[in-house]
Amino acid sequence: MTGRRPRILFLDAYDSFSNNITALLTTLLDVDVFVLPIDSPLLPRPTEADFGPRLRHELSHYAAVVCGPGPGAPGNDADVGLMKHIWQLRDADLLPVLGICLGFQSLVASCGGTVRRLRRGLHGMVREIVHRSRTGCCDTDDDDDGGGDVFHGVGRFKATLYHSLCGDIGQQAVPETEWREARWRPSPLCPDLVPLAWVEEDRGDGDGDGASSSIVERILMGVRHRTRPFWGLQYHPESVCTDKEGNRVIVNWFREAQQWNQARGRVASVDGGILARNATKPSLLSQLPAVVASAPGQQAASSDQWWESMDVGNVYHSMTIPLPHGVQVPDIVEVMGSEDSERIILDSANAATASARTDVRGRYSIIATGLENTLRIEYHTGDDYATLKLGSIRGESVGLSQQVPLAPYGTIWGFVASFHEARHIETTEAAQSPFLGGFMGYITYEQGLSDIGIFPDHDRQHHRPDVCLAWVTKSIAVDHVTQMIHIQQLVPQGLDMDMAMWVEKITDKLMFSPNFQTVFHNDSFSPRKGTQPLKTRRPSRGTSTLTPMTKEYENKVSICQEFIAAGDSYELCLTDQTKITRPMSDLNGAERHLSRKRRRSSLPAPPSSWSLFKSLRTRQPAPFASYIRLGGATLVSASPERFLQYDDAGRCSMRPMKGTVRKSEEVATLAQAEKILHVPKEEAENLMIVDLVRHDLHAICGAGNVTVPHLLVVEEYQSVFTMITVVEGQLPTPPPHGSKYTGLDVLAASLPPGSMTGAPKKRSCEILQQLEHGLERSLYSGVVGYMCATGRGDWSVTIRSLFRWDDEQQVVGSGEDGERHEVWRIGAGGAVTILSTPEGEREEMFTKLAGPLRVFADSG
Ligand SMILES: C=C(O[C@@H]1C=C(C(=O)O)C=C[C@H]1O)C(=O)O
Ligand SMILES: NC(=O)CC[C@H](N)C(=O)O
Repeated sequence: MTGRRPRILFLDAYDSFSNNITALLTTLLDVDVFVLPIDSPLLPRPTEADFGPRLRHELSHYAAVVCGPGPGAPGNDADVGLMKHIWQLRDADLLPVLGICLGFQSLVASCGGTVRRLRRGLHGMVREIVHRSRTGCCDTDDDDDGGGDVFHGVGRFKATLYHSLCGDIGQQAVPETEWREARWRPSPLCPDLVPLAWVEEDRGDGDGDGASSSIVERILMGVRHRTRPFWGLQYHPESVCTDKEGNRVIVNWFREAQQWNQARGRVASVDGGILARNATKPSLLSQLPAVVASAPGQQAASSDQWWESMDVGNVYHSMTIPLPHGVQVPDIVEVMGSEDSERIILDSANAATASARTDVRGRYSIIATGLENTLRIEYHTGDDYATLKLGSIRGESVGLSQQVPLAPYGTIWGFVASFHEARHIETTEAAQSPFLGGFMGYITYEQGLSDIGIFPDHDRQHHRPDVCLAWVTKSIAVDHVTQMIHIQQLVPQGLDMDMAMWVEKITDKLMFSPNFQTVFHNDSFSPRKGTQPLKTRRPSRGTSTLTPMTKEYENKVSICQEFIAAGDSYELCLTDQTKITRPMSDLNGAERHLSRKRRRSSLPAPPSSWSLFKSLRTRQPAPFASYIRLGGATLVSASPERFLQYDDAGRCSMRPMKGTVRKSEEVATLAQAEKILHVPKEEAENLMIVDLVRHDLHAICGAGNVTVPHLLVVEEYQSVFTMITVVEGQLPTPPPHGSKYTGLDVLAASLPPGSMTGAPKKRSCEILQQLEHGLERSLYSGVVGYMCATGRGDWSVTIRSLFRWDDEQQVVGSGEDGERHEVWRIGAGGAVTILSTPEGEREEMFTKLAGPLRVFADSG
């Protein structure tokens, strides 16, 4: 086996930090890491006769095994799966193993220790790891066994903890006077485990049992087995906040592991296939069969699908005009066409008010209208087909719709990636906009759930799109920094310029519109009415609002904390919905006629969704505001949170946001907010999501390609201060003949947004689904954004927003007087940790709800 890098098998217990560990092992140890889920269906079930031989055969290929962290407890077989069988290997089949967190606890449990709840869980908490080589105490007589001290020569370091449970080997019963010596000796309860490291947590606040005197909880942080090549660490060596000095423990461990193998003449087998997969995911494009993945244009020739050749081989055409002072994004939209049309406006609504301190406060706004005429992909989660739709071709209404089977593409994401790749264009020097044309649209939370293997347990009772992406070829990009408007179109190469007439037409339309005229010809232009602060009025008549029940929400916070204390989650982003019903506002055709008749006798039409948007963007100018009418949905959003941005060089950036404080007289300045937010509770909340996002990015970008350039920075928004972190990744460059990765790979691998789920993602989402009674979050907690044909993309998390589905209506009143009402929903919530208080979380949820809710009270 000379020349080949050693292999390590990582047993994945569905943690949201697993990929950070595999990346750490890969970069530190010069090894290849392979991943096998603890419940891999590729192995027989443990009760089946060939389970043992097949597991041993798999293990024979590796130099060592790492049993990873995860939700749940070692006592629950389903939570640890294969790990349990590793500790039970016969001597002849042994190989070196490192258990981390849950894996560590599983080792302790297998050696006779108990695993109990901590007095209070420590999640995202950074603590000094007290280990033997720092105390100079090496007086034990246990150096004669098969293990070694992995802390040897390691200096002081702090590490991040993510655990609710702890390994108990009887440490709490040791009298204080004996502790200094005894802490490094195996305990009578667990004679095979040599303790190597501790955290001594001062519980002097009496938490956990109401005691008032100072109590120090002794938390076991590292062990080695006396006779078997097993080691374990309770802390998380891979966390961004674990000091680099801690890396030496991992290096020591692998050196010990290899020495153990050498001493026993154990050589990892090179023959036979292995069941585990690579630590990084293959690219979406690499998984497509050749016929699907063929070069743009080729597939069109061999197929009669009408959409396959559409918008393929386009070139970019644009005109640029100055953005007149005082003209706002809605003004531009209003010049472009009727309110009825389907449209997406990604609005850097805070551009005018952005503070200099932050780096992404909306530079660009992107506008696309008339989307009923463009090519579109719609997908309802769980279907085995996507629907391709087209309203019209060159102004001729065609109303095409076709179901495309997804089997050749694997998943909807494979299809979206291949569709995009066929329409890829190179960035041009002339293009000064981040988006030249390409996908714009939304993805629901439920699509994200299905991407991580969580499916609804009931009939969804609708067939709305969960992925709705318009292929936009005509758009406007506003650059708020250069104060320029780019009117842009993707047109078929070599075609007569008639096709590009849209650009000229819209440019003229804008230049000669009254708004622009005033501005172009009158220097003393001042912002018009719409930009003045709005006075709050009572909601228009006929509007009813159902907000979450205070007590019920507080109870749910407590239930979340119970799940956390039991080890099932480290943080849960609990949310609830407010439902607003009011007479129909945005109507078309027959609906409008009917409703007008009815309204003549009753109420004036309430403000349209467009008015709601204008009101919200004025009240809460946010960098990722949006207005969307597409695929039966209407979304009005003032999101402050970027989910994922990527450029055409494969640089990806995510900005998880966690830790929010409302502006008030007491908290009015950034300095005051920093004081409140730079506390362990808030920092831990953010850190957990940062490590989770690193894991999501590592899945695609791979070891060594993920960094955290800004950690825990407090930013100022209109009504709140929030802490953000920037996590960056670089997409791998493909091998000479391999398929490339694109931003879509990262998008598909990272939904639903970790800041809306908590960690570990999968178990947390399952718990939340239960607590939120299976109510769909829908657009809320999903994402909205674009992916340009050049490969750049920008997606925000859908929060601080209201949405409505055309098919969700309620009849109010009965008989002749019955009136159809539209239903708006506002989701709001926050991250619950073990340090949360029910009242605090309830207050946070209502704070986030207040902004979007207020627009219903604004004038129309
Ligand atoms: C859940 C919401 O927001 C999320 C939770 C945050 C928090 O807990 O501090 C901050 C931003 C969002 O990621 C919401 O706005 O409804
Ligand atoms: N990170 C982990 O592996 C946590 C292990 C276990 N679920 C606990 O909470 O203690």
